[in-house]
Amino acid sequence: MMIKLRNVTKIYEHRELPALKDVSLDVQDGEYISIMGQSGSGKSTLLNIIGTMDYLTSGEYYYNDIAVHEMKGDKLHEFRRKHVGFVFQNYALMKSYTVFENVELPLLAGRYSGRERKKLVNEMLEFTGIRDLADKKVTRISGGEQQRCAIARLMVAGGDLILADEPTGALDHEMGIAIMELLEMLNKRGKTLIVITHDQEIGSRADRVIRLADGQILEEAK
Ligand SMILES: Nc1ncnc2c1ncn2[C@@H]1O[C@H](COP(=O)(O)OP(=O)(O)OP(=O)(O)O)[C@@H](O)[C@H]1O
Repeated sequence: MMIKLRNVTKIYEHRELPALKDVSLDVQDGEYISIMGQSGSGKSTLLNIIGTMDYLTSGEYYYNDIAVHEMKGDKLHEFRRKHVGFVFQNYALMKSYTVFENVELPLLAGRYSGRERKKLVNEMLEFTGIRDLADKKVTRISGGEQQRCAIARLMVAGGDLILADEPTGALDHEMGIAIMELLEMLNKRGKTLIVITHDQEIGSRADRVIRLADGQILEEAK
């Protein structure tokens, strides 16, 4: 089992009601899951805890049997760097950088030569279909292209888990489907994919749909 959450509760400071209440969830290696539910139901909180962007208040979180809920500081940072790739609605790219420079970023910390970096980045730009935009500033390309750039960047970083929070939220329907197809290709290649969406059609593309209501898993479909 890749992800194992047991009785996870999250209570934000100065909040009375928990954002997540006693949530238990198993995710297998290579699964494709969508998380749906009304605004405020706890979707982002759940994703952020899985991605270790946030701490749980109580409960347990195991990742390949490693107790993530016991990790802190550098270890947590290392865990996130090694395993997790995030995709956000607003792309979260470096605005003053080119497409190439954005995708190259995760490699700068490693021991790659300039030539190796160039090869890897170009491969990913090819895969995501934006090779010809390599030298453009990301502010000069469309939303769909920016999301492709963000996906190329997470591929370069090389984690085994992709967490996407409304990745199509700022895109028109057609562009959104194209982005989902790209993420699904990565899932087919073995990466575990968890996607938050408000869009029923997009949500139902996943192998499993998890519905949240008031911080609890209401039902699982498929
Ligand atoms: N940093 C925070 N501090 C305090 N309360 C928070 C924080 N983040 C989220 N919350 C609260 O926790 C609850 C769950 O929020 P969360 O963002 O996880 O919901 P969501 O389902 O992702 O909503 P949306 O669809 O609007 O993004 C909400 O009541 C929200 O106001």
